[in-house]
Amino acid sequence: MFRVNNFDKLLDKATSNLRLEPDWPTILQICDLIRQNDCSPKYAVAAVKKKLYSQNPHQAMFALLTLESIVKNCGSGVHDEVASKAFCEMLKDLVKSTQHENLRSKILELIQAWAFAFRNSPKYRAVQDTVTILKAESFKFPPLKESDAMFSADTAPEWADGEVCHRCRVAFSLMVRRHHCRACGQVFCQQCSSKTSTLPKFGIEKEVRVCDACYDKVSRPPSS
Ligand SMILES: O=P(O)(O)O[C@@H]1[C@H](O)[C@H](OP(=O)(O)O)[C@@H](O)[C@H](O)[C@H]1O
Ligand SMILES: [Zn+2]
Ligand SMILES: [Zn+2]
Repeated sequence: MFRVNNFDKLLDKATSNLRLEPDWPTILQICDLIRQNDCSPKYAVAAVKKKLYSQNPHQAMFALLTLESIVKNCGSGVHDEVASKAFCEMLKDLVKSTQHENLRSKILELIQAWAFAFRNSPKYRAVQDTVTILKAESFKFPPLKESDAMFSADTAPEWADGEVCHRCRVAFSLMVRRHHCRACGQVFCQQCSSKTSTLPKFGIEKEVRVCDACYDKVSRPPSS
């Protein structure tokens, strides 16, 4: 649980109401924790959501900026959370209930950017539906900056399910434990995923478990 507390500490720091300016280094550290699977997207989004309700408008705004960054940098695990019906409903209610015009316009900006970014993903249509509803209720959206809807594509793949090792096909059991390769997301036995590597392309700076095939790929000298 230490790692999760580490996340909580960073989030408290990034949303401290003692600050007047955003703490971008801490916000980026929060993104790294999620990208490295040190904190689950579900836990992270739920924790940021709580800060959106702070009575202190600075704290709520810093939470929105943190939310914006993790959506941009942490990939589909976070998108699944923020594009859920419940989360969109929560944002719609906040747009209607907040007393602070800057919070309202920041939320409208985010929902609009996400709707554009997810425009080809039917499973995220709750975001577009929310834009449609708020427009029908005469909320004014800021001009869309397409750059706001550019999300980093280079995040580690989601972990696959599987009852057998993706490489040697051995069946998992109490004795044959299941593991995941952080580079390809596939499921492996210990023998086929006994090596570790950093994965800088995914923003993973620490050694994480990778399968033999991915190990060969990432440790091959760049010349070949
Ligand atoms: O050991 P378990 O209780 O079975 O849990 C497994 C470990 O958490 C593995 O982590 P690892 O890949 O870092 O080993 C993970 O990849 C598996 O999906 C989990 O089932
Ligand atoms: Zn295997
Ligand atoms: Zn792999």
